[in-house]
Amino acid sequence: MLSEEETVVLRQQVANAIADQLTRANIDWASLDQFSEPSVHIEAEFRERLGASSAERRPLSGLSISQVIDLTSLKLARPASKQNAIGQRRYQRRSEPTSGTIVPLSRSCTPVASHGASNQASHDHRKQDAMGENSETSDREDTENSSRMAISGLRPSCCGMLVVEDNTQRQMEVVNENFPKRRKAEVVGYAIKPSTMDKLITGIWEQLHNGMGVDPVAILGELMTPSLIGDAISPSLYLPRPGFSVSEMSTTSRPGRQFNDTTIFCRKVTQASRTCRSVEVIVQARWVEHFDTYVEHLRGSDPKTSSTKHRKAVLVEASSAFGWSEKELRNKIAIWRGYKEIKDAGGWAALVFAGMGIYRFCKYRVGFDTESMQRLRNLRPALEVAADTMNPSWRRLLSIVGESPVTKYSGHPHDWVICLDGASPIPLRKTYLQWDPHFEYKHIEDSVIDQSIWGGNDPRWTSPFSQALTRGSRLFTCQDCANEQSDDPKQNCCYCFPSLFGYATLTPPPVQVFRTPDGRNNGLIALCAFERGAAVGEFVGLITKGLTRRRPHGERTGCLTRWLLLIVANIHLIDKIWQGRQGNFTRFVNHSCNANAQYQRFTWLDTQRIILVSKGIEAGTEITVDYSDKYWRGLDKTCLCGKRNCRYSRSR
Ligand SMILES: C[S@@+](CC[C@H](N)C(=O)[O-])C[C@H]1O[C@@H](n2cnc3c(N)ncnc32)[C@H](O)[C@@H]1O
Repeated sequence: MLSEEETVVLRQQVANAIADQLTRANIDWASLDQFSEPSVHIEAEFRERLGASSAERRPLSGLSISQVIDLTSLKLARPASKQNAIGQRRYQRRSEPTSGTIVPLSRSCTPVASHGASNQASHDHRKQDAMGENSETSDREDTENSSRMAISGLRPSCCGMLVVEDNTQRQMEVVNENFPKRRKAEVVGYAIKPSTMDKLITGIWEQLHNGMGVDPVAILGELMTPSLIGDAISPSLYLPRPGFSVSEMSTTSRPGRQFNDTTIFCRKVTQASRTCRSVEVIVQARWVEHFDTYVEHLRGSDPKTSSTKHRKAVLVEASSAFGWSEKELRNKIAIWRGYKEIKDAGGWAALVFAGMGIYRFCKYRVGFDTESMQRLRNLRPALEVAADTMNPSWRRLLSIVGESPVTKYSGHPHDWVICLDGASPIPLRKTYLQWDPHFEYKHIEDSVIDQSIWGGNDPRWTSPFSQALTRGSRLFTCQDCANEQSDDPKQNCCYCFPSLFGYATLTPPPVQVFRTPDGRNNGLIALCAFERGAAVGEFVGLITKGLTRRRPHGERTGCLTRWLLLIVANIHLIDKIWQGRQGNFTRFVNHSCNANAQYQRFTWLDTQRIILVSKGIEAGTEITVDYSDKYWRGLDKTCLCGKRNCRYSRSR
């Protein structure tokens, strides 16, 4: 006889198995979209055979199952489509013991060859897929993929976690347990979603970080290059004619050159068009201000006439000047008034960098509530810091509407600590002076080798014969995806962390240093979302060994604590990457007992790196890692992460 608990467990297991089978069944899930909350009600009972006849069965009491299965959630949890499975194939599991390291998932995932397979094989797979061929192999692989995906899309890779051996210093360790097991909901079909303040804000941050400036002077100058325009519009000039001679063949590289030139030209035009769009919205916002002022003026000079009449008179005058009907102009003013309100709350930077999304936002006026506008108001200084430090010439546009073009925030974007309540940004240095009057911080993009220790050698270098295998082509092979790596984008096939490696241009990651309101001094905030597996940045600093000489500085910085300015990894010869005086934004990442990022190692070309990888970071949230027990053990400090599952809070 089963105990009550055993009965409950058994019932649940069988119900889960049924639900699991449903996810694997070949069901046309899209057809369920017409129902609001489709579900299946399953009634089942356990029976035992009575005699020799298989038909004679008696129900077992207490072992009946009555279960309602929600098909909406089941639909989202079902195995990935074939297309997705192929896209994921490059991250196949290796046979080595797993560590739980996040396998990179780029923001723009490009399918490449599977681990250990050639590009050709991958290409063939994709081709087969596109043709809808359903071979046994691909079915099996899909099944394998789906079981991997069922554990959340975070799959183990071959990389070991950073193991910290040095017991004399306080260190961070990468702990990879407790990954959230959520998966992003798939969009089935095309859903029109209303514009929201979130989308608008994300759009502004993206535009600010995409590397396309808005300098009106530079753009107009470049667009006037006459030869480009002439060539760009007549590509057929360079098409090889039938029976073309060898000498003509030598000119066939001209289309290549032509293509490159046209690409540059096209980029400039796109950039110019965006700049013009920015000019358009700021001028329209300003026009609304002048419109209101004029109406007010008329009211002042003729108070007997009602405001409505004055307004109408101005409208008639303007619609004739624009050449539009009064109704048309009224509709436009409604949208332009939205631009003005965004400018009033978020400042001119919000308007200049809002991009195309702003039109929809203002047309449908979703998100103009007081709370959303307050959010925008709080963001204003942060937007201006980003605009001034990353696109210093943006303020030139403001001259068009009679505003001062003088930059307010200079230096590196992370020289400023922004406040979430909209207060003025604080110079970074100022936020550490109370612990260290000599505090200086140099922002660097790549680690610096401590020459006094390593001489001319880079201790991160790994022997090509040990791990990063060289091939005949002399390109290095990625240990994660097995594709060839190169700094030359044309040759590179490894897209593991495309925002960091293998691309020609790097754009600054959308993060800012912010003032924590709860005593942790500064922290790092994500301005846009980083999907699970995407790199936020590389952990860079001074690559050194032993920190005895530097301890006094660290100790005096109090909240920076002695050893958190460094991460220690026993990767080959690297001893320490010290971020006390130079480094990048990763230095501001705080600890959380429920972290949304982690550090892991990655070898690019022949050099080992430590990367801050997202475990699923939402826009507008603090980026945190779990410093681990090694850091907290014996530390006279309480954790202020504020999570429900906090392990190191004194109040526990
Ligand atoms: C790498 S720094 C992070 C940035 C730091 N908050 C700052 O302002 O420079 C690590 C230090 O931040 C503080 N810190 C980080 N996470 C914390 C937490 N959860 N609770 C309390 N203090 C924390 C500690 O003082 C720690 O030594």
